[in-house]
Amino acid sequence: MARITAGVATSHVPAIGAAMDLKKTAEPYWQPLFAGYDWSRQWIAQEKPDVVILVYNDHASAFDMKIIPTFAIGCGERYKPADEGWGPRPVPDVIGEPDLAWHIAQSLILDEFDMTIINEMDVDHGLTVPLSLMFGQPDAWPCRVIPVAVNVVTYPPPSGNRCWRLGEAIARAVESFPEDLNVQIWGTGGMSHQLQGPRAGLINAEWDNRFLDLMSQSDDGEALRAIEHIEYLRETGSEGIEMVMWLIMRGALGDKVRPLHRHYHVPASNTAVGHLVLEPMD
Ligand SMILES: O=C(O)c1ccc(O)c(O)c1
Repeated sequence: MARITAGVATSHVPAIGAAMDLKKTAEPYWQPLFAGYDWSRQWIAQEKPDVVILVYNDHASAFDMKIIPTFAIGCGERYKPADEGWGPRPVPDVIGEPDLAWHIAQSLILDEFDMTIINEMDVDHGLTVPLSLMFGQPDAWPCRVIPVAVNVVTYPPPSGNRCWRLGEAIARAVESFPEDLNVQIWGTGGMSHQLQGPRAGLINAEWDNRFLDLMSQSDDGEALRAIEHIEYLRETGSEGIEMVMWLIMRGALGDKVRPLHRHYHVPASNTAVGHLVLEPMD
């Protein structure tokens, strides 16, 4: 039986990928940010997940104003790094897991989550930067990846409660897959940041840390699920809404979690970086 063994949350700032690709990680600006991932890299080298369900948002690379899926799942064999304007990142292709992905798609749709099924797409920094943070710079990514793309770019994004419930449904889908697979689920994006307008550069460390506290708590997530879009926008900036994607990961872990690692660092480009590693306890 496949099982979800851990959840990871991490920001996915594009400049982090550039810092790694351009070998700047030891520079004083970047060193403290990357130091917070040392523990996680050692941990994941021991955990060796077979598959990561990677919840992220596309930034007008695979989708644009012509097509805006609220929730999409990648069922393809392979995904190439997207060209976001400076050429594709020099990272390995991402290898998919079609059998499990199609099983999850079927289970979710029958469970009344209307997923868009993607067989071909390129993946941008939203997906590749978390892989780089967790695995460094290998010749090939050491696990297969099922991309789950969420619209948090164009209003209206899904509610936090809907995201939590999608996470629960993903957990049910994984548990009903007969193959013995070690599956992790990652929620990416955030934390507080705003990239444009008069409030560009906004960071709210107090709010972010309360969110990290709530994410690490064992309960039914009521406080997290009740956070409305307007609160994310007001307190964490226009791009802080990406944090609803963390709730998909947290919902998939069940009520009881053991926090294994936590990191918070400001700034990375315009963004407050948050990172959690959680283990389900049920
Ligand atoms: O801080 C930044 O520069 C930045 C830019 C683009 C993003 O998608 C993001 O999450 C952060």
